Amino acid sequence: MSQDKPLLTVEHLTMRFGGLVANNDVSFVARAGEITALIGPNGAGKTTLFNCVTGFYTPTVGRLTLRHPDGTEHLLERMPGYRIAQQAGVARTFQNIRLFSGMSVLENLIVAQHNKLMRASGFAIAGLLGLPTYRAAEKQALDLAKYWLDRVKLTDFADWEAGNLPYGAQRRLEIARAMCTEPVLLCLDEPAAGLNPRESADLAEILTFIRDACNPNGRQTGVLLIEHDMSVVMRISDHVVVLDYGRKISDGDPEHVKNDPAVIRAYLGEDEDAALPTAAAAGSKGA
Ligand SMILES: Nc1ncnc2c1ncn2[C@@H]1O[C@H](COP(=O)(O)OP(=O)(O)OP(=O)(O)O)[C@@H](O)[C@H]1O
Repeated sequence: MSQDKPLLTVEHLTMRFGGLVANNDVSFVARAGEITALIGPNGAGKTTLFNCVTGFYTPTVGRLTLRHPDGTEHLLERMPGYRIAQQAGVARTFQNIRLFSGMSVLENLIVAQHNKLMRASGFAIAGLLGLPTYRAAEKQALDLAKYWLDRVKLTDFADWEAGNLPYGAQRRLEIARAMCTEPVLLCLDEPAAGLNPRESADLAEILTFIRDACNPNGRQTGVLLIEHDMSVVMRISDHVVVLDYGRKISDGDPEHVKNDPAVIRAYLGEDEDAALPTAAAAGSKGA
């Protein structure tokens, strides 16, 4: 169930790289308890926008406000990336998988909770002394890791080296790892890339679970999703924002966006009779 005030408000975001305008005056909102998809042909500016939200880039112009359920507001464009992750509660995954491939699956989920454990250990002292506060935090971290292992169907692989998992399982582990940071906003950059239809269906199920049921701590998570696979986008998104050449060209529910002539033109050129999903899945004009 979404709340009245948006979780993320993007206002007049512009990101320039020299003369190239990757995002051009983009505004939209994303809500908690909803999946907001960001789509558009290759080079439309989707990843650049993610990089602004997660602090990898500082926008040239614009405001990015993340509002927590308790009303606290974080102005992301003014925060460094590590504070966006730790304090604002934004987690992300990348187009190319970035797991700790030499660690076990379970260890990947424990390491994701490093900050929480360090705080509980009084930055090592309580941990070294084995104090109850630290032991309790350690158990909580393990419980959370097991919870998400179960949700992404990787419990039987807990001891495997992450790098040895099949590709689809690595994608699911990345999402579990991000969820172990208990984010309010989860940003996923092409999570269905390279997945077969069965794995895409599993992914869709995980993402709708994250949207609907949220964390064991009771906090709802909003999902911001970049995805070229239109079968996934149209099936699970509550809200779709379309970019083309850095500008927002459409914004609404999947049905609205699918039938928007501006979107059809952006993906297909002038042939508005062709169906969006097939061509959009290729991710680019003329692809
Ligand atoms: N660091 C950078 N320096 C210069 N140009 C960049 C930089 N990052 C992105 N761009 C350019 O900005 C534009 C938007 O790129 P971006 O990666 O955001 O698009 P995208 O919609 O995510 O594309 P794709 O679907 O292919 O991942 C492109 O023209 C790209 O070349």
